[in-house]
Amino acid sequence: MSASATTSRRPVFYPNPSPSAGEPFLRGHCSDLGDGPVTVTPCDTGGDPVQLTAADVCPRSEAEPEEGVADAASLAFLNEPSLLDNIARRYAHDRIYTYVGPVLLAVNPYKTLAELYSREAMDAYRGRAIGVLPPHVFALADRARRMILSDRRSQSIVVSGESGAGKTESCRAIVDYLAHHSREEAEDLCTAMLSASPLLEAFGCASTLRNKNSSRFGKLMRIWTAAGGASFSHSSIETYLLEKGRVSNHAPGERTFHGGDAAPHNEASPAAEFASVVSALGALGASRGEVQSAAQILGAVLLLGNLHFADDEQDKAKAEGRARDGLARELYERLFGWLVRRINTSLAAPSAAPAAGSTAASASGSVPARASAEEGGSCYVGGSCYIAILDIFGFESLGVNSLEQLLINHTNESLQHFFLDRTMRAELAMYADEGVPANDHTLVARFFGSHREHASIRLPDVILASGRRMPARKSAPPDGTRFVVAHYAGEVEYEASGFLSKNLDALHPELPLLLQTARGSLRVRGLAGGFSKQLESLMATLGATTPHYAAGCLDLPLVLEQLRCAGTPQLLQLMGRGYPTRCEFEALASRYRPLLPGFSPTLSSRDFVAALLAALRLEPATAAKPVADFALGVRRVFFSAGAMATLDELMHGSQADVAAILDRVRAYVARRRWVRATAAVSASLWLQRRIVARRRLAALALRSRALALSLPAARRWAGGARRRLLEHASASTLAAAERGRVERARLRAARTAAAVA
Ligand SMILES: Nc1ncnc2c1ncn2[C@@H]1O[C@H](COP(=O)(O)OP(=O)(O)OP(=O)(O)O)[C@@H](O)[C@H]1O
Repeated sequence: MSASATTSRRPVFYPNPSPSAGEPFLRGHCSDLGDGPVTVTPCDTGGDPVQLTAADVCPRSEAEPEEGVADAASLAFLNEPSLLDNIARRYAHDRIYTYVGPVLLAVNPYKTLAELYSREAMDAYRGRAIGVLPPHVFALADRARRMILSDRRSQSIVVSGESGAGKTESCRAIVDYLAHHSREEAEDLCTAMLSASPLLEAFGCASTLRNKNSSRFGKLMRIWTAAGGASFSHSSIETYLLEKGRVSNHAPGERTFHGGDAAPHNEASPAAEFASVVSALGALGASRGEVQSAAQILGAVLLLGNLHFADDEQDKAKAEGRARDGLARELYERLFGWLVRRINTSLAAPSAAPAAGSTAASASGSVPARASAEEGGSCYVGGSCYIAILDIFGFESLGVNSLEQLLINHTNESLQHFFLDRTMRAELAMYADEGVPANDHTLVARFFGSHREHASIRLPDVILASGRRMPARKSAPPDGTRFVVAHYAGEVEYEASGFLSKNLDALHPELPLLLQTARGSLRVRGLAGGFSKQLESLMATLGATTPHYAAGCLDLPLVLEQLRCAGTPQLLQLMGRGYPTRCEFEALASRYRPLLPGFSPTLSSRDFVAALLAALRLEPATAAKPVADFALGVRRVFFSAGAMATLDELMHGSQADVAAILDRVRAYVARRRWVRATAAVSASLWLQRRIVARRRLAALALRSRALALSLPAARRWAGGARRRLLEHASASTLAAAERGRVERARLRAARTAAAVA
């Protein structure tokens, strides 16, 4: 990189000494960013300069647009403070969505943004590639829709984030979007899908300190294509880890599931809510008897809650209380499992479900037995492709963390590995598509290696699989029931007491018998074991798809923490080893052309960018040297970390600097034109020589060919000539002999005459 890349007053972010009072990072300027201590002059507060180490400060660009950029990958510096600053800028303009590389980040707006989710918006995003319109969950849904229809390959949209971050809202928007664009071909399916949500909400959501409508279970909805693959035909739902303990216990200020809660959780009265649940069950095809049975079980759960034991014998009362709670939990879990199966039956053949309100009479009146698979298992296997929408609980670190948190965090750990694995593969594929050399094969190989190792470990080795187990913190009590696991998102301290009983989740010995006589068998299984199987099947389901990611963030001040939990900085770190900043030629050209007034506009965007970068003496990547300042791809330019900021800095320098750059670009273009022109002349001369040479060669070949063609005739002529020569020679010889004979005869006659005379 050119020496001029560094300036004497570098804009930086530095950590806020009192982050609780405001933003985690502040803006400042420092003289240089060497290895030693740096002096930062704050620009927001105007306070005294502060002494920091180079590791504390992060470079900052002053040229980012006020309203932020849609894709954080095009930020000049891809560090945490810049990422956060960009999200905050966008949030201030009600732009709650931002792309961070392959991830769509959503920050909870805590207000209704009706236009954002209007029918017009749904229509606008149809068929538009990612990046054409502002970031949106519709863009993600549409990409999945287009890809499943074109590639005939299953897709998944993984929505993660902590409680209250907006996962359910995002999933609802995705389902609404898909339903909106499938309504013509699959009206019944759309109606069935949309009527399933309020039921799951009623039985699986509860009011918590963070969220008045918190989903207390994980959910995977699959929308399947018809056999031909051209439209959607049915859907299915799988649920994970219902927090059934909430039936008997919940934190102060929280409540039990809406379904078992007498208090209203929205504007409607409890009676109206109950009526709407009954109506929704009818819409899904539940018989009158089934609805009645479900209501009875719910009533039984509520009654169990009112059951108190005299505390004359303390231990006995406690044991009875545990048995009561266990029974209530089991009944509720069964009820929820039945509900999910009922929803699945309706989603499997949506047209078979009767219209809302027409609850059919049924003689059975019983809640069907548990599904053959695990709780909430889907009925469908194989066949056509699907779009899977996963609404999964985010990473948790509470005041006291127990088995549930360990399982949740283990799930997140697995999803995180899956996410990084797929993302890195997609990165490498994009480098290959663009013809850009990937520059850190070893890192990628190491990453994939560790992933394979991770994938081979299963529950109940969950503690080891979830990260490194570490000694408990000093604060741990002397009984040693606490341990710490170093997860990817941070260390979490777990309370081990109660793990075993929670894992066994055993009922009082008499209760299984009682329930058995009531309705079918009751299976007691280990919670972790059952969950392990579900997780395995979830990972297999996702593994068979092309994934798309959405991460929800709860609140702006907490975004950084949540980004870390979503693994985004890890992704940025991995991307940072290559060329983390990418910019389309067109975007870069339109950004910098106006800064070079008078510059020839006839140059294509790609040539303009190439000219600019070369004029600024940034180093291009080559096959021999893949690590450089930038690499030119087919559609975009890839920058190494900070290289685009250097470019930006140079382009936004003083007028004299820009004029100098313009001169250099002009000189570069002139030089290139000269080089090209001379190359063209040499090429045409070479071509001319070649043409002449070819012509000569052709003439020669023609003659040779003619010669070759006339050879037999020549041979025949030569044979004749020889024959003629021979004949001629023979005739001459004969004539000479004759002449000799005549002469000799004449001589003899003369001699004879002379002798006579
Ligand atoms: N895109 C959004 N537009 C408007 N409001 C939103 C949006 N996302 C979230 N909210 C608000 O935040 C609340 C919590 O969102 P949501 O229930 O989707 O969170 P969640 O991540 O699913 O939480 P949990 O894991 O507890 O179920 C919503 O009830 C809604 O008021």
